[in-house]
Amino acid sequence: MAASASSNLLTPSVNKQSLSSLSSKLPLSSCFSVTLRRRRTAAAPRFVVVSMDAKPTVLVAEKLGEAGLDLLKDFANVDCSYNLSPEELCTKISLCDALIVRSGTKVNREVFESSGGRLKVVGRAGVGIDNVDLAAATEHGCLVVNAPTANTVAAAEHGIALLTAMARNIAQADASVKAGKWQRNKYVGVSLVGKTLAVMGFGKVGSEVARRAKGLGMHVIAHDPYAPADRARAIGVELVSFDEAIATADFISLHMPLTPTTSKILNDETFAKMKKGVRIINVARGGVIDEEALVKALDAGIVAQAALDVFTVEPPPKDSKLIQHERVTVTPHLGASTMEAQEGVAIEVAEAVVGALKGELAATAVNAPMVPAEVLAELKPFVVLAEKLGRLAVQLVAGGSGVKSVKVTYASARAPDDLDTRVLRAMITKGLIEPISSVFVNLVNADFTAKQRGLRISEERIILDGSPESPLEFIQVQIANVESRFASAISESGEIKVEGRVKDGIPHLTRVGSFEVDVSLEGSIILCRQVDQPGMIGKVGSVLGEENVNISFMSVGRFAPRNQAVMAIGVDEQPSKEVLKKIGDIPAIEEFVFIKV
Ligand SMILES: NC(=O)C1=CN([C@@H]2O[C@H](COP(=O)(O)OP(=O)(O)OC[C@H]3O[C@@H](n4cnc5c(N)ncnc54)[C@H](O)[C@@H]3O)[C@@H](O)[C@H]2O)C=CC1
Ligand SMILES: O=C(O)C(=O)COP(=O)(O)O
Repeated sequence: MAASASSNLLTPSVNKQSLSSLSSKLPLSSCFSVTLRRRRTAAAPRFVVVSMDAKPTVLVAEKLGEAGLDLLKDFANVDCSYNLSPEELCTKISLCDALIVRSGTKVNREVFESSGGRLKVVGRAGVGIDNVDLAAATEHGCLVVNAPTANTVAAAEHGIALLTAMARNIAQADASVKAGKWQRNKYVGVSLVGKTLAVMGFGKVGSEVARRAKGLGMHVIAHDPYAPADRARAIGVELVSFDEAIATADFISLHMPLTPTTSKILNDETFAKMKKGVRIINVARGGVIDEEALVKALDAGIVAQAALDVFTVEPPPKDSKLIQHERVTVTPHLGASTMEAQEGVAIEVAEAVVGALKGELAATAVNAPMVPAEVLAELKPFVVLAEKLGRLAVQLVAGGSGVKSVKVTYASARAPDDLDTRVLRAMITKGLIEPISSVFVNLVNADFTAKQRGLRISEERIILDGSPESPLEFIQVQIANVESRFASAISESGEIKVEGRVKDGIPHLTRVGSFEVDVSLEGSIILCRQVDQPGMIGKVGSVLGEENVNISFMSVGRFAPRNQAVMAIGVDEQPSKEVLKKIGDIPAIEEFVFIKV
C-alpha cells in the first residue's frame, strides 16, 4: 500500500525556478511542539526567501468572491478572465504565475505544457480536483492547492434541499402551478421520517448531511471504507458495507470523490441490488453514476426519483434523457454556490495561492512537495529511517488503541537551526498513518493529515557534543497511551518506544522498549522476547531455515545474563503463518511479533 520511502518525498520533478520559490520558509504546523533539551547559539538559517523581481500574475479563470480577489490584489497582478476557451487558456497561461479555477475549467496537461514552466501554483476554489491533472502538475513542478472546508456546509445543505424537494416534488409542482395547473393528486410525495438514508462517502459533506438527516427523523447508515467507525458512532450513524447500504436504503446520497474506484459506482449491476422505489441524490460528481444505467433504472421503476446537482458532462446536453426525465430534479452544480461558501473558498484559496507564491508550503496542497535537493541528499538515509521507525512503531500498537500522541526525539550534534526536521517528521507521520489507512501522505500534507486525524506529534531535540558532520545520531519514536502487541516494546515510562540509527547508510533499529538491539531495517522483522538461555538463536534460526526464510540480521538485547532477552531478526521473506506458529510454540519464547517495515 504505502509507497517506498523514496517515492513522492524524495523525487519531486521540479524545475529550478519553482524550487527556489517554493522551498523556503516552511512553517511548523500548530499541531506540533518542539522542545530543545539544551540550547546552543543558532546558526544561520539554511533557507532564505527568494524575493520576486516583479509582482506575480494570477489568472482567475472563474468567478471568485471579492474577499479573495482583494487578498490576491494586495500581492499580485490579478487578471480575471472568465469563460476562456481551452485555446485561450493555454495562450494566457504562459504569462501567469498562478491560476485559480472552480469546477468549470479543465486544467489538463496541455495547460501545464503551455505554461513554459512559469505556472507555480494552481488554486482550486473548492474541493473536487478532478478537473486538474495532478500528475501533470507535479511533473511540471506546479503546486496544486484547494479550499477543502469552506463549502462543506453549503454542499450538505444543498444535498438536504434536493432530498426534501425530491420527496415532495417541489420543482415539478412549481413548474406545474406556473403553467396554470392545480394538480394536487399528481404531486403526492413521500415522508422522510423513519426512512433509511444511506450516505455513500462519510467525509466532510457526507457527515454533515447525515447529521442534518438525523434531525429530520431519518435512520442514517453510511458506507465509507476509510471512515473511522467512532466518528460515525459519535453522531449515531452505523457504517455498513456497500452492498448493505444500497440494498437497505430508501434514499441514497452520494458524497465520495470521483476516482477510478468510484467512477460509475452506481451502474446496472448495483441498481439491480437496490430496493425497488429507491431515491438517489448526487451532489458529489456526475461520474460516480452511470447515467444511462440510471435512466434504465428509473424507467424500470427500480429508482423512483433522482435529484442531481452534478453530471458526467457539464453542462449536460439539452436533450439528455436523464435531465428531461420527469422524475428527476436537477440543479446546475449549485452545491457550493452560497454567498457564504463562495466568500469562504475565495479567502481559503487566495491565502494558499499567495502563501505558495511567497514560498510557503500550503496546508491545503494536494500534490507533490518541493524539497531542495541538497537537503534531501543529506537527509536521505534518515528520511528512510524515519518512515521505517514510524511504520514499526504503529505496527506495535495493539488493535483498538487509537494512536493520538507521538513524541519524536532527534539526537544530533547540529545546532537546532541547522537541522530541518520537517522532512523527517513528515516521513514519520507517513510511516505512522499509511499502514493503518488509505491516506497518501507526503511532505506537503503530512502535518495537515496528522492534525485531521487528531494525531499530535511533539518533537524534542537532544543536542549532543561532537562532530556535527552527520545530521543525526539517532531518532526515537514513542507512542503514548496505547497497549502494545509486543509488551516488551513498552519502555519503563509506559510508551511504545523504538529507536534507530543510520549505519553505513543503512537504517538500523537499535532499541525496542528498554532493550537494545541492532537489526537493519531493510526487509521485515521478527521480534521475540524469551528467557535468555543457550540455543535460542539456533532454535528460531532452524525453524526459519526449514522454510527457506533467509535471515539478514539478528541481534539479542538483554537486561542481564539468563534473564529476559529480546531477539530482533531481520528476514528477507515473509514467513508463513505455520512458521510463525512454530516460533511461538518454542517453549522459552514468551511473546513475538512479525512486522513488515
Ligand atoms: N456539488 C458541489 O458543488 C460540491 C461537491 N462536492 C463534492 O462532494 C464530494 C465530497 O466532498 P468532501 O466531503 O468535502 O470530501 P471528503 O474528502 O471530506 O470526503 C470524501 C469521503 O469519501 C470517502 N470515499 C472515498 N472513496 C470511497 C468509496 N469508494 N466509497 C465510499 N466512500 C469513499 C472518503 O473516505 C472520504 O471520507 C466530493 O466529490 C466533492 O468534489 C463538494 C463540495 C461542493
Ligand atoms: O468544491 C467542489 O467540489 C464543487 O463541486 C464546487 O464546485 P464549484 O466551485 O461550485 O464549481
